Amino acid sequence: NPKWKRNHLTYRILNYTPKMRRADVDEAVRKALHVWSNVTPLTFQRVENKEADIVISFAYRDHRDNSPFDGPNGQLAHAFQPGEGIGGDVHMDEEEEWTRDGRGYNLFIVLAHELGHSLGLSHSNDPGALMYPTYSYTDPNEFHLPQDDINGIQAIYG
Ligand SMILES: CC(C)C[C@H](C(=O)NO)C(=O)N[C@@H](CC(N)=O)C(=O)NCc1cccc(N)c1
Ligand SMILES: [Zn+2]
Repeated sequence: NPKWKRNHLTYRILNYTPKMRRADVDEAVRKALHVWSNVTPLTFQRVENKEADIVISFAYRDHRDNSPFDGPNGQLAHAFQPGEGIGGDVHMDEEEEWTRDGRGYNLFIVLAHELGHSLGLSHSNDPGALMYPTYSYTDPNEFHLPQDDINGIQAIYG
């Protein structure tokens, strides 16, 4: 698995979904990054209007990366493994019902999963893992990173 060669990484929120308040999107991103910085030596700094290692955006159908989105449900988002350019970037399907609660798809949970990919994790076959291929809701206030995911990320970043 490729990994970031630096522990201090930057991130940028390129655009916002109209389905949520900006502050709630910012908070979901911050919380999702904390899930991973809590168990690794990684730190994340937000930058605006300039290059960043991890660029988070909401995209619609064909968005020029050869992986067009498919409308509501199905593919919810995708992320690129660590690397230059598009490496580490996270694309969220704008046609999903993004929420801060249990309705539709919880933005925090999906972001946390995608950021696992951005840091170098693949899918897990542990049904309780955050990196399991399919979504399941957990109240963000009660979310704790499952051991399988901790083992996975610490195998890469120690
Ligand atoms: C082949 C991949 C591009 C599928 C894509 C994915 O895994 N993105 O990371 C995806 O959106 N998978 C859906 C499942 C599906 N219908 O294909 C998903 O729920 N992934 C996000 C997710 C979110 C939170 C937790 C978990 N376990 C999974
Ligand atoms: Zn995934």
